[in-house]
Amino acid sequence: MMALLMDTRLLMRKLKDLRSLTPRRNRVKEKWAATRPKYPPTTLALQHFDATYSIQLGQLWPSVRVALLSEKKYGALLNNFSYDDVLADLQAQGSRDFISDTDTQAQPCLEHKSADGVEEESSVDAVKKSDLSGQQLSPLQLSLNIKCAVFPRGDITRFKSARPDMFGLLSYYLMDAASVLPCLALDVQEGHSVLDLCAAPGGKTLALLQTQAIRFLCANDASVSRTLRLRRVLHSYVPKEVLTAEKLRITSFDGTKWGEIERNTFDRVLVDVPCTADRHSLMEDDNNIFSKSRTGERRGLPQVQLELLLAGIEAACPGGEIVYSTCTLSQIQNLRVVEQAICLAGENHGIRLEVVNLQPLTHMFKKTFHFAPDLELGEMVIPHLAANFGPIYMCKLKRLT
Ligand SMILES: C[S@@+](CC[C@H](N)C(=O)[O-])C[C@H]1O[C@@H](n2cnc3c(N)ncnc32)[C@H](O)[C@@H]1O
Repeated sequence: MMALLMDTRLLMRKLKDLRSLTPRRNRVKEKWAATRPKYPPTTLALQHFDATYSIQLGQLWPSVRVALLSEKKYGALLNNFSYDDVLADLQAQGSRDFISDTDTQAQPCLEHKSADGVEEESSVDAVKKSDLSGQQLSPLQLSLNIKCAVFPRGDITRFKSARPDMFGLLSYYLMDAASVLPCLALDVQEGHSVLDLCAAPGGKTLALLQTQAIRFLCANDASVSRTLRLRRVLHSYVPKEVLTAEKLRITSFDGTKWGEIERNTFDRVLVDVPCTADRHSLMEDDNNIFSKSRTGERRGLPQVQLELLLAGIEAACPGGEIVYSTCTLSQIQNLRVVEQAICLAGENHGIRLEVVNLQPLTHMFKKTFHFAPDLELGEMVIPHLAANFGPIYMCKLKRLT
């Protein structure tokens, strides 16, 4: 019995010695496990969305929730600057360009919700009361230079990574296909000057450049590191001749201050704001806006979004058009921001705006995306298991003064 006790003690001491020799990385792992938050940001995001979207979306929420928690679907934005024409290859794999392959019954133009004759009313009331004027914008001809391949509904095949052509340019860029819609809604015309206020990492900038119609493009992003990513993306897809200082300016300014730098200038302005990025927030704990340390930043988002949209409105020229977009379902970050911006642009800057009806666009692409029904302002792609794109919200405004 005594011998057995001695053996056990010896064994315990040996184990203790062994533990002190354990490689450092294992000890770090133990510490990591002990300090792991009880509620990781992805869990907090899901709790928040369950509480808010179950009310906002009602019966739609359970199916949107399942889609958001499932693997997202990509589109391949074709690079017109690449020597390799890969559309035929992608079609042979079963995908199709959703932009040229639209619903043939759809109207090919956008309509304006006119706010004429109601100057003395608050601009939001005016916009809400207004009827469709039937006034027609030009057809989305130049936007048709933008091509984006997607696999059919229910087909979750993944695209392979793009390969460089003989000049080192990549033939397509993988992105959420619904992200192309705000670029189409912007309806860039030949010779336009365009401001992309929150441009990095550059998917939408690249889509806009595919029109090959822009006279001058200014791509801005407040984050220096993300602006570097934007530069890298552009250099991987666009020839040097297009990236000259006369045609393209890349900046890293705080977009909320843009009105102090440049007003009444651009024909088109894209305001693709930072938001709760719902899909990312549910999937990735890293860099998640729902982490406890970023609560203040998250709560401040609607104010930043409002300031960015107001700056974008000021940067547009009278007659110019602005598209506001997000990748969240949140009404507070979408509809409410646009409503307030319309009010404040009128009250503080004397700028009258009208909301452009994007329904014709949603009709064109209803084969590819699920759109939220009956939104008061703007349009929204909602995730669906059979077409797992989005969420993408977009609202288009036209400056009248
Ligand atoms: C949704 S992302 C833009 C995505 C981009 N448009 C694209 O398609 O690749 C929002 C961007 O806004 C930038 N941002 C945040 N605050 C900003 C500000 N005050 N001014 C300008 N950009 C800002 C972020 O760095 C982020 O890159």
